[in-house]
Amino acid sequence: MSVLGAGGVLFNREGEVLLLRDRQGFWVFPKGHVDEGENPQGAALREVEEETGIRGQILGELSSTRYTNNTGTEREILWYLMRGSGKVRLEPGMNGVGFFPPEEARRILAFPEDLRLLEEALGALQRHPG
Ligand SMILES: Nc1ncnc2c1ncn2[C@@H]1O[C@H](COP(=O)(O)OP(=O)(O)OP(=O)(O)OP(=O)(O)OP(=O)(O)OP(=O)(O)OC[C@H]2O[C@@H](n3cnc4c(N)ncnc43)[C@H](O)[C@@H]2O)[C@@H](O)[C@H]1O
Ligand SMILES: [Mg+2]
Repeated sequence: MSVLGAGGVLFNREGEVLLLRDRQGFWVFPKGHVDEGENPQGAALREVEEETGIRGQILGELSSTRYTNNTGTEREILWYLMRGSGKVRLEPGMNGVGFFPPEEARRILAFPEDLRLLEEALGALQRHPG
């Protein structure tokens, strides 16, 4: 049994992607647990805003990722392609947040699943001009 989460790969108008540096110092996409009675899209938008201050808009669905986290819990995360803008806000406990050009995101993202997800999201973004 894996613990479900939802999150966003969010781009601004400049084509930069929103990343979060978590408690362990890993650069990841913002995400969190899906609460009981909450739909995954709503959870993804809520978590992105809580963790980064950015209010997103969902453009489409991406592939999910699966991994075992640092405490041994199996996770399945549902991801959404998002657009959004504004000033980022660092959530207490997190180590960084910001918009990054794709080239830099490729260098700093910590996990292979997330690198694959970035490439998928960049491809999908091309189908959403403007
Ligand atoms: N692709 C990958 N492959 C391999 N490993 C990966 C990976 N991605 C990540 N990892 C590894 O997996 C790790 C991430 O695991 P997690 O992906 O399962 O994500 P978590 O943060 O657990 O949850 P969330 O899905 O984001 O949900 P939500 O945002 O709703 O968070 P919530 O639980 O509601 O509340 P909270 O307050 O934020 O609590 C979240 C956790 O933090 C503690 N915690 C809370 N306050 C703390 C504090 N002051 N000081 C210290 N610790 C504190 C708490 O005890 C609790 O365990 C990475 O670091 C990598 O090592
Ligand atoms: Mg989280």
